[in-house]
Amino acid sequence: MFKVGLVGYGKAGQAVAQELQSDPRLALCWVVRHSAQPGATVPETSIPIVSLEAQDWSAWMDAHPVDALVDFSQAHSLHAYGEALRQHRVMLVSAISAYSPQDLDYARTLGKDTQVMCSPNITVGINFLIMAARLLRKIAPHADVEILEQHFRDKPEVSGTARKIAQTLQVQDERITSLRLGGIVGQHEVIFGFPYQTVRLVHNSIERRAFGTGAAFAITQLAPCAPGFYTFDDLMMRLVRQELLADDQLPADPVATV
Ligand SMILES: NC(=O)C1=CN([C@@H]2O[C@H](COP(=O)(O)OP(=O)(O)OC[C@H]3O[C@@H](n4cnc5c(N)ncnc54)[C@H](OP(=O)(O)O)[C@@H]3O)[C@@H](O)[C@H]2O)C=CC1
Ligand SMILES: O=C(O)C1=N[C@H](C(=O)O)C[C@H](O)C1
Repeated sequence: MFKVGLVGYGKAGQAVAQELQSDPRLALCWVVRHSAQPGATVPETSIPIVSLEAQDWSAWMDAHPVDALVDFSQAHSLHAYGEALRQHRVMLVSAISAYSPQDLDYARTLGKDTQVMCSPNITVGINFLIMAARLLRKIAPHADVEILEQHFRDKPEVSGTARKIAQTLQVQDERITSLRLGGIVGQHEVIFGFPYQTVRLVHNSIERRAFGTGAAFAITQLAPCAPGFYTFDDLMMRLVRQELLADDQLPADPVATV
């Protein structure tokens, strides 16, 4: 069983905490947020919710050891806990969707000492969509491509997932359209336009608990990896390769073996 610490207890963090608690492979041990009341716990549990200054992280991890840290807070938190994570060789699963290039460079240095995974979208579904879109782009490089992302009214920035899709498909960020409406959790659509047909790949995060199942997937996939910096695609590709290898071992003509 993996012991997990969670950073961030906002819209996403609260749903992720529920999912981590209900996964039998994981034990959620504590939560860190920006402002915590003394003695606060996750509802109906004794899991503490605390607030830590950068200098407190190492002592906290000594006293409350975990195998993995899951981050759903803000980009700057990485710099508060980074060195403690490195010293304690704790795996990092970070879902922060708006890291700067400098933040990502720092996350890569942490990968020298432990397993680090950063992904602007932590759901298995969207990462499957990105793999499929990449394949179609390769097969049909001249198709028009548009990316549509829809999120809740208050999401401030353009979706990191949409920017990653644009980068992966080598299209300009101008091809991204963002809609901000009510309480939409997160929907991404990649549209390929051909002369006589249209292909639409759509992923919809219906509940924020999807981010929790994605975080649990990432922890279990990251655990057997060597120290290094990984993306969610890297973890997915490991699985896809295993699946393809398994297919290769099937008889070429199953009928002949019956
Ligand atoms: N990769 C993915 O699939 C997803 C990524 N995200 C990303 O996760 C992040 C959080 O999203 P969301 O939950 O909507 O945001 P919220 O604003 O609702 O929550 C942010 C949380 O971070 C906490 N926080 C802020 N600063 C610190 C700090 N220095 N140390 C510890 N905790 C801190 C806040 O604490 P307090 O409550 O005390 O203010 C709050 O609990 C965003 O970057 C978002 O884009 C979200 C969903 C999916
Ligand atoms: O802020 C969010 O909530 C989300 N952010 C993501 C992003 O910016 O790509 C991913 C997800 O859809 C939710």
